[in-house]
Amino acid sequence: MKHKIVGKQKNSKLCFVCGMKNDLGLKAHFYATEGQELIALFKPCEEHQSYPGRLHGGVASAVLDETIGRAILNKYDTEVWGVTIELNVKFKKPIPLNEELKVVGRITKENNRIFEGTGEIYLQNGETAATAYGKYFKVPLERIADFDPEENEWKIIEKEDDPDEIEI
Ligand SMILES: CCCCC/C=C\C/C=C\C/C=C\C/C=C\CCCC(=O)SCCNC(=O)CCNC(=O)[C@H](O)C(C)(C)COP(=O)(O)OP(=O)(O)OC[C@H]1O[C@@H](n2cnc3c(N)ncnc32)[C@H](O)[C@@H]1OP(=O)(O)O
Repeated sequence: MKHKIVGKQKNSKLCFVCGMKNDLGLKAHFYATEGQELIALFKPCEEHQSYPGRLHGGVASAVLDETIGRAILNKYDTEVWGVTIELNVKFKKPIPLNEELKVVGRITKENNRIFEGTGEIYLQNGETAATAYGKYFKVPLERIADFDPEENEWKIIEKEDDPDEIEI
């Protein structure tokens, strides 16, 4: 299925998943789809392994967590932020290193203080390697941390190969 991309989300400086200056991190890029889903693209490397050649389950969980947690940002013009209060992950296939992976997340339920969502990691052959359910508590940004957007380099990073559509 082809997903039309309608926008790109911001990256940060040091977040493990989206920090562009975190040399040990995943440097994932996040694309909003026409269908109000969010797709993360990332390529894990040797430092992200558990058993040799296999992505660590905790790292897979981290990217699923952030993709679901960021999907809420697609829904509103003003930024709504959440902290994870529950994450359930099912690991269905070994996830290889050194190849681009696609992660899809979406919001499935929301009230004034909690939102919930689901997500999946897809292998290059289209197989679903992991699935997740996450629950998040809405917290104003100033209660999460003392964020300075400039210091945290919270901005859209445009790449030459940013896709117009993503096939999964
Ligand atoms: C502009 C600059 C931006 C720079 C950005 C830089 C980096 C960007 C990075 C990411 C990009 C954006 C988005 C990513 C989104 C997600 C990705 C990952 C997010 C995380 O990686 S985030 C770390 C892990 N996460 C935590 O660090 C949470 C720790 N936690 C707490 O901070 C507190 O727990 C809190 C605040 C949740 C509540 O605390 P509180 O003091 O406000 O309220 P209280 O304790 O009274 O709880 C109120 C009611 O929630 C119920 N409740 C509490 N915990 C529950 C649980 N686990 N399950 C079920 N119910 C729960 C209570 O039972 C009570 O329910 P009731 O009212 O019915 O009694």
